[in-house]
Amino acid sequence: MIGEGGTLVLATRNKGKSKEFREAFGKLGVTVKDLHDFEGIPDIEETGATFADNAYLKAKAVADILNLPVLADDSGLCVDALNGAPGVFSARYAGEGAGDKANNAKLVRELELLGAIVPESEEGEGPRLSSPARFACSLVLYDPADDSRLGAEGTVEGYILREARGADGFGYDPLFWIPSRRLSMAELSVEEKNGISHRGNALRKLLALIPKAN
Ligand SMILES: O=c1[nH]c(=O)c2ncn([C@@H]3O[C@H](COP(=O)(O)OP(=O)(O)OP(=O)(O)O)[C@@H](O)[C@H]3O)c2[nH]1
Ligand SMILES: [Mg+2]
Repeated sequence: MIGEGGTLVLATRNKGKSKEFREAFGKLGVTVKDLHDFEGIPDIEETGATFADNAYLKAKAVADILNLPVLADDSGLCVDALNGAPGVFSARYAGEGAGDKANNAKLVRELELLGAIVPESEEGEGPRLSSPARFACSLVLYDPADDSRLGAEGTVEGYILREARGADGFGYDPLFWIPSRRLSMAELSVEEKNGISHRGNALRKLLALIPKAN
């Protein structure tokens, strides 16, 4: 299902996601294109109630326009103290078109208002944490040639930091603490992030489902 010439189209305009997929697919000799490589593709409205619904919406809409197999990623952050928010609204938590900075500021503010605090005794000495959380990712690879789709999901568990750490990654990465690494997601290289992330976990599952060429 991966396009001819070892090229795969990713239905995203998020450069952070593309960078991570390029690192992962580069190792497999697959070149990744995203929506910045094509003209005239409209924004796809993400009206689904779940990550899986939205990933399918994006993959199918773009695949039908390009007449090529397309991979889409819908992902987000689910915070326990916020009953799973921002979830599918992660990209627009602080409002439509809000950037990472505004979204992160809102997350810290909301948790502060709630007084959400993980006691130090629970987490040991380290940075100040506010709530358990997880990143979730749904991937859908849709092929318009036979209307077929493959899907996979991945998560990674962690805690929301009360202060940002690290400069790599994107989105909420500087606020996401990984207890097993004792680092924030933004303190990992792209390769290290792919090794443990929701996206990396979903991609490994998806690749296992793709029939080999021979
Ligand atoms: O710190 C983060 N590290 C990650 O690894 C990550 N993955 C997702 N997210 C957040 O969830 C939204 C996805 O929303 P989303 O799937 O609709 O993507 P998007 O709108 O950014 O791009 P597109 O793929 O739809 O074009 C993103 O914008 C981010 O806020 C992440 N944050
Ligand atoms: Mg989106």
